[in-house]
Amino acid sequence: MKTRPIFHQHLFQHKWGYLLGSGLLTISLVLQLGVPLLLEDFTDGIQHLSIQVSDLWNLAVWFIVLGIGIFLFRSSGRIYIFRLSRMLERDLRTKLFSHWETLPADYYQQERIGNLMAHAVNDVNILRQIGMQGVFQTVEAMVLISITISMMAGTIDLYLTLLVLIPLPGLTYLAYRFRTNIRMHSSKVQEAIGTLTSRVQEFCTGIRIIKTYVQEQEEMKKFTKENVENVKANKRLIRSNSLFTSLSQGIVGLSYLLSVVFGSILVMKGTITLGEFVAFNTYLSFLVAPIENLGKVINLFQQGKAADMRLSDVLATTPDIKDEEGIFRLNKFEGDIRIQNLSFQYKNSKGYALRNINLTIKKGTSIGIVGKIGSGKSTLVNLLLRVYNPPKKSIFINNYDIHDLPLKTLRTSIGYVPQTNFLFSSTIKENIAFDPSIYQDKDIYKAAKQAHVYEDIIDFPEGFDTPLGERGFSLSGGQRQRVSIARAMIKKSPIMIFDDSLSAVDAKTEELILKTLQTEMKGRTSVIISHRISTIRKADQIIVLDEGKIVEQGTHESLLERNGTYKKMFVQQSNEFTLEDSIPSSYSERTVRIKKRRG
Ligand SMILES: Nc1ncnc2c1ncn2[C@@H]1O[C@H](COP(=O)(O)OP(=O)(O)OP(=O)(O)O)[C@@H](O)[C@H]1O
Repeated sequence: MKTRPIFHQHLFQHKWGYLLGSGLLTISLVLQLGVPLLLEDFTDGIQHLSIQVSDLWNLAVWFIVLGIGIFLFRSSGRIYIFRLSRMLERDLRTKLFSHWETLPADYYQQERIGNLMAHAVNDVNILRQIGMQGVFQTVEAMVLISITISMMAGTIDLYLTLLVLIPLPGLTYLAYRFRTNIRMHSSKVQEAIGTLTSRVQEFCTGIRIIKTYVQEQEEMKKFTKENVENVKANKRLIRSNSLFTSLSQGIVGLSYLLSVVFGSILVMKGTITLGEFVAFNTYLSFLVAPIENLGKVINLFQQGKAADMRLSDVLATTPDIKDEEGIFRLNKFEGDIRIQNLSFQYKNSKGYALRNINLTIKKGTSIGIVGKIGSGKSTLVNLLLRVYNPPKKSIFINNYDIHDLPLKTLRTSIGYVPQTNFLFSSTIKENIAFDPSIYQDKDIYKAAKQAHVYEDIIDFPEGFDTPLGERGFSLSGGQRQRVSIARAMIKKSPIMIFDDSLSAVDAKTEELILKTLQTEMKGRTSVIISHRISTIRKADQIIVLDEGKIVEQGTHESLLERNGTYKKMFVQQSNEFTLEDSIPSSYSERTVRIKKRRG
C-alpha cells in the first residue's frame, strides 16, 4: 500500500494550525497593502496643496497603527507556522531514531554512516524548511501577488500593470535555476571545509606517527592542496551568488524603468494621478520579493519531494530481526544452551561462516572457543544474541528456540563483552552502568573491581565521574577492555559472553580477572572466545573452530592429548612465550603459568 508523503501527513495532521498561521499572515499582508493607499491620498493632497497639519498627524497615526498591526499579525503567523515545522523536525528525528533502533546490525554494514547522517540532518532539515519558508513564502506570494496585481490593474492602470509585469517571471526563473547552482556550490564549500577539518583533526591525533615517520612535509602538501580546493570552491560560490544578484537586480531595474517611464507619461497625460503613480511603484516594490521567492519555493518543494521519498524509504525498511508471532513472554531464563545442526551464511557472502555446529553448554558451565582468524567464533555468539538471525530450530536456550523468546529478554539475559570495546562520550560510571539511576554506586564499584579496573579508575582526576572523550580515547586499550567487562558484569546475567575480551591486558591481569570470573560465574554460563589458550584453558569444555566447523572438542587436557590443532596452537603459543614454570611433559597439569616475554 502506498503511503502518503511524510510532509502531506504532517500538513494534514496540523491543518488547523497551518490555516490559523496562514490566516494571521494574510491579515498582515492585507494591512501592508494599506500603505500605498495612504501614500496615494497623501501625495495627491500635496499636489493639490490641500494637506493640513492635522492630516500629517493622521497619516503618522495610521502608519503607526498599520505598522503595529503588520508586526503583530506577521510575527504571530510566523511563530505559529515555524513552531509547527519545528514539531515536524522533532517528531521526524525521533521517529527515524526509534526506527533505526529496531533495525539489525547488518543494515548498518550495508548503509554508509554518512548516508544515515544525511537523512537525519539534511533530509529532515529540508522538510522543516518546507514547513517554514515553504509554507510561509507560498502563502505570502499567493496573497501578495494576487491582491497587489488586482490593486495595480483594477485601481490604477491595467496596461501599465501588464507592461511592468513582463520582466518579473524572469526573476522566478532565475531564482529557480540559480538556487540549484548555488546549493551545489555551497555543498562543495561545506565538503571542502569538512575535508580540511578532518585533515587537521587527523593531524592532531596522528601527530606522533607523523613526527616519528618524518611526514611533516607530506602532510603540509596534502593540507595545501585541500586548502586551495577550499578557496576554489568558495570562489565558484561567490561567482554564482554575484551573477544571480546582478541578473535579478537587472530584471527588477527593468521593471522599475518601465514603471517610471510609462507611469510618468500617464501622469503627464493625466490618465493617472501623481498619488496613483507613487502607489503603483510602492505596489511594485511589494511584488519583487514574493515573485523571486516563488522560484526558491518551487526549488525547495522539488528538493523536499526527493527528501520525503528518501525518508519514506528508510522508514519503510522492515527489521528482519524482531519479536515473532506467538513468542513465549518470558522475562528471564537460565543458561542452558543447545545448538543443533547450525549452519549460517551471511547475506552477500558466498561461503558458509558456520557449518553444522552441534553443541551443548549446560547451565553453570563454561566453554572456551578458539580458532584461527575468520573461523566463525564471533559469528557464533552474534547468532546467540540474535544480532544476526540464525535458522529456526538451531539455537535453543532452556529448550526454547531463541526465535520464540522475546528479544529483550534474550539480550538482557546475556552479558556480552564484544571484541571492539566501544565506549560512549560520557563518564566512566555511565559507561559501566548505562543508566546509573538503576544501579547503586556500590554495584558499579563492585563490577569495576571484578574487572580489575577499579584501582585504575580511582586514580583518574574525577574517579568514576571522569568524562571519556570520543570512543574513550583517554583510556588505554587494556583499561577500555576492562571497563567493557565491568559493563557486562554489572548485569549479573545468567549467560556471559567474552569475545576476545582479554587480548589487551597483560598476562598477570588476565589471570587475576579469570580467577575473579571463576568465582563470580558460579551457577552462570560463560562463553569465552580467545586466541590465547591461557584464557580458555580452564573452561569446562573447549571447541576449536576451523572454517566454520568444530574440528576438535574436549577439555584442555584431552585436547592436548589428541595431538591435533589445539595442541599445535598450544605449542606454538608456548614457543612465543617464556614459561614461568616449565610445561609438564604430560600436559596434564592444569595450571600452566605463562608470562609474556619482555622486550
Ligand atoms: N557481516 C558480515 N558479512 C559477511 N561476512 C562476514 C560478516 N562478518 C563476518 N563475516 C565472515 O564470516 C567469517 C567468520 O567471521 P568471524 O568474525 O565470525 O570470525 P572470527 O573467528 O570471530 O574471527 P576473529 O578471530 O578475527 O575475530 C569470516 O570469513 C568473515 O569474513
